[in-house]
Amino acid sequence: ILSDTFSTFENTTYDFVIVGGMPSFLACPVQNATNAVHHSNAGAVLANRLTENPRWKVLLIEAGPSHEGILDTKAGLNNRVIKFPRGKLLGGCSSMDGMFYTRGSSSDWDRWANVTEDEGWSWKQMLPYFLKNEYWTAPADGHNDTGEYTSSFHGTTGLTNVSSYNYPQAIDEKILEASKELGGIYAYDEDINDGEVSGIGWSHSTIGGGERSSAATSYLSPDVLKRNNLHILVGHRVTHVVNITSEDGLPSLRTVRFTPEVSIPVGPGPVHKVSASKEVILSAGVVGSTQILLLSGIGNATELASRGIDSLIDLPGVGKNVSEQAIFFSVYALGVPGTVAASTPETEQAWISEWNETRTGPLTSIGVNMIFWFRIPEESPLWDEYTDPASGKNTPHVEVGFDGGSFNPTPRSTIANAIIPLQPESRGSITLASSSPFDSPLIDFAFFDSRLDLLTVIEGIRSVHHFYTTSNAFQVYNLSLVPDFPSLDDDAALEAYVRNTADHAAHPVGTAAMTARDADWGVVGPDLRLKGAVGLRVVDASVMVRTYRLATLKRQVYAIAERAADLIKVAWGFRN
Ligand SMILES: Cc1cc2nc3c(=O)[nH]c(=O)nc-3n(C[C@H](O)[C@H](O)[C@H](O)COP(=O)(O)OP(=O)(O)OC[C@H]3O[C@@H](n4cnc5c(N)ncnc54)[C@H](O)[C@@H]3O)c2cc1C
Repeated sequence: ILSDTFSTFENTTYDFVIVGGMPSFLACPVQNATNAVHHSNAGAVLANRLTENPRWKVLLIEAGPSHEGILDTKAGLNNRVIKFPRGKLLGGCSSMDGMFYTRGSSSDWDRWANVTEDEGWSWKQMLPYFLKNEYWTAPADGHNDTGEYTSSFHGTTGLTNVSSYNYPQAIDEKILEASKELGGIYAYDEDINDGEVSGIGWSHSTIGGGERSSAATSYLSPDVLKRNNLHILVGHRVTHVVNITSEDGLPSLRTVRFTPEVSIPVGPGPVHKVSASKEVILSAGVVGSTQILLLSGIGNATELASRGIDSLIDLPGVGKNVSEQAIFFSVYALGVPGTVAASTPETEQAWISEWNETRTGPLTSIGVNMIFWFRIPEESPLWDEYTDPASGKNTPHVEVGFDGGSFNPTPRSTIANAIIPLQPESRGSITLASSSPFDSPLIDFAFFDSRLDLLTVIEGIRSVHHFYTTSNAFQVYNLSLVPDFPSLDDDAALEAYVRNTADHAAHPVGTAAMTARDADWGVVGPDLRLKGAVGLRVVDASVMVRTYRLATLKRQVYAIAERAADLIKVAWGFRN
């Protein structure tokens, strides 16, 4: 049952209350920015998996569809204020997720297993959860995808559709030719998701049959929504977890307080409470879960006191340790006009018609067909000054997405390269502006606090430049960096340019870091239970500990939530 009115559910007793889920039911062209679907992975996965037990009743509370964007200041970006979007749902769809599918390297997961002292988080034990989540599908353009993925690393029975590229770009063939010519760090990688991440390979995306495959379409499909034991309350924001009793001397956090989202812009509305007999699970994301914990008095006691909030559990790690990747674009102009097709309003209309009729065409593409991952060489002087932040030799420092611009909304004759430092060392924070749940929190990702992050971007700029300028394949385009781009020999100008133009990559993690049960830092234990309490788990991207983070995030969150569902089922005596 799905409702936006709490009275529908008021008299039900729930085993589990999940916070954060945002189901959305509209199919959207994947390239239409105003019509894209964003979804909370973790909440939807848990809602699905826990209601597989028909005896458990589950309530999912979702704040969508009206989240406000948040403005924050970034000193490392020359004091620019940049917008950090969250799951804002307008008319059922919001412009959010890029649909890139990446899992990260095996050593990232193994390092996480070490830190948490739980082998269950190792690559070997998490790979089955990736496969459980995945349903590999044929690409929308019907091309033969043999050699673009290694089948043994992909699932064929899971819930979320995944495919290789769905529509070709003019530069694809050139990239493959240049990769063959240059080899080395540019060598072809058959599968970017086999745990050994290096070289240039085809991007994988969460698309099937030309449509976005979301948590809504996969984990909250119409069949799942028919389950009598799953109730979904949309349009309500959880503000606090509440301690009503204690157990074994610890606060028992099995009750949440919430209010209709519509009341938020105009002030407090009616306040409701609901309890879970077994557990409350926070899946409200890095910003949402952090805000709820802090408002509830769970965080640094001194800082909370300064906001007038009584401490419930003094857990200084909440909201700290946040790690976000910067994204920077190096852009090249083509010296040969028209070599890469540009879009016009007319061509765009034709693309929309094609997608509406057959779910094929440019709108089935995520815009980046090939990705390049590389490690800064061992002999780089950078390593004289900095410790390598990567978890192992199969873990890259930089990701580059090649965007040929052949079907972007604005006419272009450029190639843009999205450069992301994958292992940022800088650590920021999410703190409360006030004790009011209606105030947006303060977000500081502390970009480029560690200079290594900035220098890593510059390594990316230079490696891309080498690729284009030394390969024969790209000579036909007569490429040059766009006019305002500084000389690659001028380090100071390059640094300033990166600081002035970089943005966030929308992949923050770490505000409720998972550490070993007895560690004296961190927020949740390896079973995702909040330290110092009973009855509450956090299951979303916030539990990922900084450098144990990988590339794009969604798939990791799906896999984490799949394992969390199993841990919860076992803890409460249910096996499929
Ligand atoms: C613009 C953008 C592009 C991205 N592109 C990619 C990509 O291409 N590939 C990829 O893998 N990842 C991508 N990501 C990242 C990925 O989408 C997220 O990291 C991932 O969805 C995190 O999942 P989550 O469950 O932790 O939280 P979220 O997805 O943030 O979900 C949190 C949910 O909780 C709800 N919520 C929040 N607060 C409350 C509250 N107080 N009460 C009730 N409900 C609440 C929100 O409405 C939301 O539905 C992108 C993210 C963004 C923003």
